[in-house]
Amino acid sequence: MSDRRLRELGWYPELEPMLAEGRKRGLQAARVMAASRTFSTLLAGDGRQLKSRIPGRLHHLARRGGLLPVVGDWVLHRPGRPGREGVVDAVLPRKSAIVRQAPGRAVPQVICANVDTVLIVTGLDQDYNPRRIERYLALVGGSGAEAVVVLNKMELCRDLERCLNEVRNLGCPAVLPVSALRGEGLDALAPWLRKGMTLAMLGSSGAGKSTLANRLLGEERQVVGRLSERDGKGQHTTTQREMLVLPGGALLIDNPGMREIQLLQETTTLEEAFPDIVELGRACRFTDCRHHREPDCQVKEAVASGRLDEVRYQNFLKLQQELESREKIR
Ligand SMILES: Nc1nc2c(ncn2[C@@H]2O[C@H](COP(=O)(O)OP(=O)(O)OP(=O)(O)O)[C@@H](O)[C@H]2O)c(=O)[nH]1
Ligand SMILES: [Zn+2]
Repeated sequence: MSDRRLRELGWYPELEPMLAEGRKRGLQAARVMAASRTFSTLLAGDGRQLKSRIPGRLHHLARRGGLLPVVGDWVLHRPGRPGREGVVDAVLPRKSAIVRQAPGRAVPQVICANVDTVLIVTGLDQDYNPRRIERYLALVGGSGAEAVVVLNKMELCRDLERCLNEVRNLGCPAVLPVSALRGEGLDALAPWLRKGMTLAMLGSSGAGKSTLANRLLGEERQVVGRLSERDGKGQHTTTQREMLVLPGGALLIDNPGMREIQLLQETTTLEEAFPDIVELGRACRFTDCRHHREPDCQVKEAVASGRLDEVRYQNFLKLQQELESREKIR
């Protein structure tokens, strides 16, 4: 029988038989708060944080399809003697996994596990982009987690009804308008913030994820992305906690891997972001004109004559450059 405290950390009954077997061998269950290749920071049922080593055996098994711990995983571990680190014995089956399918890599990389809900955070300012929301929904759709679209900065939106309908029509029933800044609309998140439920956030830079996280944490001016915890003695602990326990008992995962997913989900084509410039470019002398230093470029011509905004043109060049450097990484 698992105790209530494990359930409050997101434990689910399907794991019960494995824990029963493990206990016979002196193993305990704990949840992964932060993970590297060699160590995991674990949260135990009694609320203690423990450091646990990943043994070579797990790396060996991983090469044949076994699991290595990621944030949000449940593991069985053998606790160390007082003051000593323990050892992770097994990673328990996942009920959901957020994966990053890196271009050019055959095997998708798991970013975090056992997430119940992914909050897709979008600002209702220039960040608002239904096509990007659609891509996020597709990503979450295959993960086993539920998607909730949070339309942030609602006070900036002139036609909220239209945006709500537009997003609902993408096939997502849960669409919540909020203002993280003003603290409005956040009560509607309550069903997904119950004790023991695990959340993660996706959304482009500036959408308001940190502002929302701080609201949910109920603490002011805390930079969630790089939160460094202090232990009881007022010392900085060495590992970064990537899973935070919210005041109501829900767990919020915030880790660098999610940022990488975001980048991959951002605008991926120039056509999508700058259709006007692509259109102008059809009249350039060279069909492969990059609208930068080429002669007889209609895009530069349009900037010179004031038909195309200079700032917009500069942004185009920036994105073009970024996409090209991304190509090189692949
Ligand atoms: N008007 C308005 N501004 C908001 C709201 N929520 C956040 N902002 C502002 O939007 C800006 C970006 O907010 P962040 O919370 O840092 O956004 P983020 O998604 O965490 O961005 P990254 O850390 O770059 O990923 C800040 O200036 C916030 O004050 C809102 O509800 N309304
Ligand atoms: Zn051109």
